[in-house]
Amino acid sequence: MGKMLSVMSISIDSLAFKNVSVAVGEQVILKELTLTLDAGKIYTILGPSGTGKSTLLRVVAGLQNIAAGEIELAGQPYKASHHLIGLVPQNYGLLPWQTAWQAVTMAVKISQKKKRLSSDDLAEIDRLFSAMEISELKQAYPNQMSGGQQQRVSITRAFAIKGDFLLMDEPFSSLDAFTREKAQSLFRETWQRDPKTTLFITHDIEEALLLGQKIILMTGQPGQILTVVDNPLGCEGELVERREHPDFYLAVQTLRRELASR
Ligand SMILES: Nc1ncnc2c1ncn2[C@@H]1O[C@H](COP(=O)(O)OP(=O)(O)OP(=O)(O)O)[C@@H](O)[C@H]1O
Repeated sequence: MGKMLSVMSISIDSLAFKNVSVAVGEQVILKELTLTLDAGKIYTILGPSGTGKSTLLRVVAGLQNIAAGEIELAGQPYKASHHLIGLVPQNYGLLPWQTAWQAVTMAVKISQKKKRLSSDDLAEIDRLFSAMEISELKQAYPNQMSGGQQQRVSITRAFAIKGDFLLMDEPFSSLDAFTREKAQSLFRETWQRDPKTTLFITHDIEEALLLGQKIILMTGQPGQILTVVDNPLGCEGELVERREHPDFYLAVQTLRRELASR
């Protein structure tokens, strides 16, 4: 089905993986992956541990070379270094010597090639800190923060740089249920303001259905795309409405069965 979708997809800005394989030393991690990511859509990725989900994100981020195949953006060879990319890695990717505020403002300065940020830039960063409820942590260093707090700083940074791609590796995994729901809403609002092609890895089937317009199921070692599912809930509506959608639990069960059968 992954292949079929890629043929049907006609978006000119789509990012197309054609028979892409990734290896580390002798070990093949992703095998002949064919997948088309349409511009501006949110793709959630589900799959068992070790199927290469993080590796796929690292490839798009330009942190991992491919061993075979091609990646094209709008029909041209894709070069990650030509793009601004918002990345929330599993380990949060914060530097021990930067405060939360420095981490985010520095990333925005680099991404905008500016020495000084405008008052509008600073106000927008401030808004994100406030929305993620980390305003009181502006001067805190990573070793002074909990895992969930570091994760929120990492998410804030990824949102703040307004990159061409947003790559999120289990971004809400360390958050308590309440904070997680807020972060999910903020993610959706941020995307609605400025829809970016997003790859979002989660182990939570409900989260995949709440947030993704399409859901990529990965399987196997080496990893392959099992299928790309159009979200049966569509992509409209507030998160609360989506959770209460009559088909929500049916869709969760269907995906759970699909993953369990592998
Ligand atoms: N740099 C590396 N060196 C050696 N092996 C690696 C490297 N990066 C990834 N792997 C291996 O590749 C496989 C896929 O790893 P990856 O982290 O992409 O999987 P994942 O689906 O994201 O897993 P998880 O859900 O546990 O985060 C694993 O078997 C891992 O051990």
